[in-house]
Amino acid sequence: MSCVFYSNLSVFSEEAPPPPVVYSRYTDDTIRFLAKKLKERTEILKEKAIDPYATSPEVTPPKGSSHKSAAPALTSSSIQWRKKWMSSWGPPLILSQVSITPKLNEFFVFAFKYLTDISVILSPDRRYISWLSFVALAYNYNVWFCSARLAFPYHSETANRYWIFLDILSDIVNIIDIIVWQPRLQFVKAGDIITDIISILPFDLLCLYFEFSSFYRLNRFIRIGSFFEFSDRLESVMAKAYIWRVARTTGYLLFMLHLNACAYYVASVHQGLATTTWVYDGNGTAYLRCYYFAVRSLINIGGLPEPVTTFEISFQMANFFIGVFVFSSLIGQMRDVIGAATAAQTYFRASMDGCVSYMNTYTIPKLVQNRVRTWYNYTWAAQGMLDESELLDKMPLVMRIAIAVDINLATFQKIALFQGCDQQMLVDMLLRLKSIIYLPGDFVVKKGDIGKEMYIIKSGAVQVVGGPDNSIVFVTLKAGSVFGEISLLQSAKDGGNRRTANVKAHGFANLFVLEKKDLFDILVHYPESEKVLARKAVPAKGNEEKQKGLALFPPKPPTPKLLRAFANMKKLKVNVMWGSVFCCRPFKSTDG
Ligand SMILES: Nc1nc2c(ncn2[C@@H]2O[C@@H]3COP(=O)(O)O[C@H]3[C@H]2O)c(=O)[nH]1
Repeated sequence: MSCVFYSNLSVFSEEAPPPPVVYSRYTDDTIRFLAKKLKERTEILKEKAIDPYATSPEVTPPKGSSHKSAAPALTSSSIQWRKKWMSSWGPPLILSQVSITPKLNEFFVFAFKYLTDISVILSPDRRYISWLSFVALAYNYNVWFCSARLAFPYHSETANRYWIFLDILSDIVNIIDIIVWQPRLQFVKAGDIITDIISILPFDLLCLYFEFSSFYRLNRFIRIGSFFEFSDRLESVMAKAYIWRVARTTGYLLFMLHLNACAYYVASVHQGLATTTWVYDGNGTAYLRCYYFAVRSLINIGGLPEPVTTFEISFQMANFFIGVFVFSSLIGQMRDVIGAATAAQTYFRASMDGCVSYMNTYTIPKLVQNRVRTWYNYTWAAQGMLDESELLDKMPLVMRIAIAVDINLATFQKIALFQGCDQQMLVDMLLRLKSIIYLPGDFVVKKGDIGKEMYIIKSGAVQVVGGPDNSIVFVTLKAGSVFGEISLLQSAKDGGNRRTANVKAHGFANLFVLEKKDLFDILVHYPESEKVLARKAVPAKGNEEKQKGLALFPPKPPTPKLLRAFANMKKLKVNVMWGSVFCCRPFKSTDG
């Protein structure tokens, strides 16, 4: 069939356009579509001829001198290639076999592309999870109802019609899943689909020769993997995954009870209904009564009728053992799930309690104690954890980058000094930042201290203060501003590495801290960005020697006259009020 395609379509290249008279619009459109795809494919082949590995990752490049061909690697490019192949050849090959209207054609092309899109199952895609919910439903239908139908007398002339309908429905879901989704899943997991195929073999057809029974459907239970697949994927997309975990564990508990109810009914029938006080007496709704027995028996509630025969005693003993082991482990699992959901809060409480008891042991003044408590409470309320870095540390670098970029890159890009710098340098910086919270009035840096880190304000504000009792506010810096860089970049020789002013938190201030060592480590790798930063810095004339360490920072705009007058009045030798915190130069102030 495909040969016919090649030979027929070769005439419709760009050099030989189709005749101007169109006899059938649909045929014309279809042929044009195929010609376009052929052209695209030729392009791919051409590319492949030039660079076989770049264009067709299905062929793994040889490692070293070895020329062995390896198994297809699942790289993003291989997925791309596969998708391309599918979209180029899949629909035409299928559509060539059948005659359909253009609308249907479009639908099939869309459906084919959608159904063969591997990316749907690679990512935590909600469409796939929605589909899996049907598969999980079908699976649950089979395990719950097949077992119930096997134990209880639920088959009758009238009921069987409904059972057959539901059975077929669940089978259709499974078949679609196995034909459409599983191959892609197996491709990704490099597995096989034998077990899945066994699970849908229609042993039910034996009912045509034997009695109608759900026994022939027991192979459907094999599809338990699809239920777990659904469960895992759902868990991965839920914001509060523990809700699903609790529901799932509860489901396991209920299912164990269900199985026990079925077993109890079978045991009762085996003994003879109402023959002893222990067996089910045949009154009321059989399932409900047996389930009630199972609950009391497995959860060891007690008050059960005493088993009489050896069979009953053995059965009841097995029930108690199962109850002890299975239920204790399931209940333990439930406790773990709830414990995990509140682990962060427990950790926070334990940490705060430990700190408070430590402060009490050393009779720390109440004022300090209160500040520590406030810090704990605010940090918990602001970020839901005490140390963000603890969480991120466990992640692979690529994930940390993704998170850091998402949260902070936009803020960084707005900082005047970094504009025009290598984006990668900013990302490197983001990765080394540590988040810290200061309480209102806390001193972030003290004048005269050695500067070992610089700060970027994430949220809140800080004030550069001086004068008697630090009562003069020189400038208030808000989110996105940077401070503490002067002493960081000055040389230690002439004491330039000392803080030039006091900076205190104005309200709660959430800051990023970048250590001196980290900053210089980063700049070593980005000479171009260093140059960009250096270009921004125009050292004040005749002050070059002094400026050595601060080559990165541009000069400060002149202090407004009014302020200068104010400073002189106060006999303060300060350079105040920068236009922006980075538009500054170092100075030795004597304020305060
Ligand atoms: N000395 C001084 N520092 C300021 C001023 N405005 C902001 N700052 C910041 O306050 C910081 C105090 O510590 P650093 O000397 O390391 O760096 C200083 C600057 O980043 C100002 O007007 N004068």
